Amino acid sequence: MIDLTERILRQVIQPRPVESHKGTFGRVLVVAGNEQYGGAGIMSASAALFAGAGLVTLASAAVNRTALHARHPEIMFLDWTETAALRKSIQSADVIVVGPGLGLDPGAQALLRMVFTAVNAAQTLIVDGSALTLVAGGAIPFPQQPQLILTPHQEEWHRLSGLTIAGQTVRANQTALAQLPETTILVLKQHRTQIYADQQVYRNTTGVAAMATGGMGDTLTGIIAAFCAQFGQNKKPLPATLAAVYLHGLAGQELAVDHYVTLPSQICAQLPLLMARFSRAGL
Ligand SMILES: NC(=O)C1=CN([C@@H]2O[C@H](COP(=O)(O)OP(=O)(O)OC[C@H]3O[C@@H](n4cnc5c(N)ncnc54)[C@H](O)[C@@H]3O)[C@@H](O)[C@H]2O)[C@@H](O)CC1
Ligand SMILES: Nc1ncnc2c1ncn2[C@@H]1O[C@H](COP(=O)(O)OP(=O)(O)O)[C@@H](O)[C@H]1O
Ligand SMILES: [Mg+2]
Repeated sequence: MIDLTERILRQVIQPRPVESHKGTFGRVLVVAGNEQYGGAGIMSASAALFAGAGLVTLASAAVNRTALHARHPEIMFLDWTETAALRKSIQSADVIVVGPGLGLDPGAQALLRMVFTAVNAAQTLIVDGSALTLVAGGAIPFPQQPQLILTPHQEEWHRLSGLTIAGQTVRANQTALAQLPETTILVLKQHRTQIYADQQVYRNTTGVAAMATGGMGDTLTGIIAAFCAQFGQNKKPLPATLAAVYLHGLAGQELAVDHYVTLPSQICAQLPLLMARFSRAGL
């Protein structure tokens, strides 16, 4: 087990090239947030925006449009029932997040099937929340995607792998992961989140109980997405994922010095400050 340190942030977060534009920093599409869980989609997309993705689109239930734009007009919105437009948006994305607040109803199942069918091999696909629970149900398999990142918490991993939380040992997790597409990255969220990839296991060393608030994992998906979009070039999503997990926890623990609880939106606001700090660290 390799403990993550600040070094991963210095390695991954680069000063922005002067000759650049929004296209340089990647397109993220978040497919998330039904009528009940609209906040999940908004939190995931906001996190992608604050973590530096060049262009962010949220595909969500139509009812979430005004809430998103009242909060972040920078984020584009797509009604996810507009299938042709959604398919086009999937095709033009570099990174796709699917699952936060998707729900489990037949509409969510159809949407997930559609996303899994429409993604192409060059894209990074991050699967979280309800999408993981739907896959665990058995009817919708993961696509054979070279860059597939799963972000279950322990109960979602229980559903997916069949391993009880007490049974989620490193060896058992590796055996279960071997049943999934070969290059899958598993971000197994908990107090000290573990990341499984390339036969290796990493342990996050940041994050505190002040972060135990609904939406905190939805927020992590957006940070991972933005980091893969900006810093995951050459089809290498692992360092970007490790840095995103570390930064998410670091933002929470720094806020927790004088906040009893840290809200996902407060974490988002910290991200540009922390990224500036670590992009300069190597200069
Ligand atoms: N504001 C929103 O719109 C929110 C929407 N959410 C969405 O709601 C859907 C259901 O997700 P939930 O996770 O709430 O429900 P789940 O039923 O999938 O899992 C929650 C259960 O897992 C248990 N658990 C065990 N170990 C855990 C661990 N290490 N971390 C977290 N939980 C652990 C919890 O006690 C809880 O009973 C997802 O699609 C999710 O993205 C949640 O993110 C909450 C906030
Ligand atoms: N006690 C804790 N210590 C460290 N990190 C925590 C703690 N509680 C929650 N987190 C982090 O918050 C996130 C919670 O994810 P998740 O349960 O999927 O939230 P949600 O689905 O509500 O958005 C994970 O990244 C987890 O590591
Ligand atoms: Mg979650």
